Amino acid sequence: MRSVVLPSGWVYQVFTLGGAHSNPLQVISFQTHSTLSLVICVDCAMGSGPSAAGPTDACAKYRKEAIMAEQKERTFIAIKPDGVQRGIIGEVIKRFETKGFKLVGMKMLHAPQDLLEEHYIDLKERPFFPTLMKYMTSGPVVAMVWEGKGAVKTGRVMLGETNPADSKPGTIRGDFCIDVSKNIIHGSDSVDSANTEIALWFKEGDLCSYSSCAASWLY
Ligand SMILES: Nc1ncnc2c1ncn2[C@@H]1O[C@H](COP(=O)(O)OP(=O)(O)OP(=O)(O)O)[C@@H](O)[C@H]1O
Ligand SMILES: Nc1ncnc2c1ncn2[C@@H]1O[C@H](COP(=O)(O)OP(=O)(O)O)[C@@H](O)[C@H]1O
Repeated sequence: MRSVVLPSGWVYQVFTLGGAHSNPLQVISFQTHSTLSLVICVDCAMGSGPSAAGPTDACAKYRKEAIMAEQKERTFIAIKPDGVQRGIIGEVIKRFETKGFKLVGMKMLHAPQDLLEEHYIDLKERPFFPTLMKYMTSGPVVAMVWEGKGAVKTGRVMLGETNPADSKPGTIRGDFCIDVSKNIIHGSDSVDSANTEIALWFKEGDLCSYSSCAASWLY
């Protein structure tokens, strides 16, 4: 049996996949924080059984499913009231679309106070919280869900820093706003918060699953 030493902060888990797989497949997943980094089939990793002839069919199938799941990562993006009033909706959509992300949900709404309080629950004790609530209820917002590989992390890079003054030109906040209290757009900061925010703002039936003909040109 081969052994590996994991760098600090990494964990591994061994589990068996059944269900859709014709053969139950034991895999080891290596992770750092919540990021799935590598999944390998036990047969292939341990050099036993079918691995002598290369990856098992089940392993190859699992890898394909893992790659497809990676391409389905979703992030929650909201154009705030100032972004709507300043006519930046189209520019934001254009940037996410031309990057290659897929729009799977969108709606315009006057966000209710209780929804915003839940959304910004982590900031409840911050001194600017009342200003933030006043700002976010000052007009309609456009709530969107974008899908694609690395959508959360890349989405944050595309947005820039919380404070537009720290945001580089080329980012949305770097190009279109000046002040932290009017920073035009929100984007989820982790996969976990994206999932929470999407569930808060959208019902499952509001989101569209579809294949994009561009997928094979992107991945
Ligand atoms: N000092 C401040 N004064 C006024 N508004 C602020 C201030 N700091 C933050 N905000 C507002 O609160 C929001 C949430 O702040 P946070 O620190 O969570 O930034 P963020 O994660 O970049 O923002 P968001 O969650 O809206 O994407 C900011 O986007 C901004 O609109
Ligand atoms: N110091 C601040 N003063 C005013 N508003 C702030 C400040 N910090 C954050 N905010 C507002 O709160 C929002 C949420 O903050 P946060 O979640 O920390 O950042 P981000 O929006 O980049 O995810 C920010 O986008 C911004 O609108």
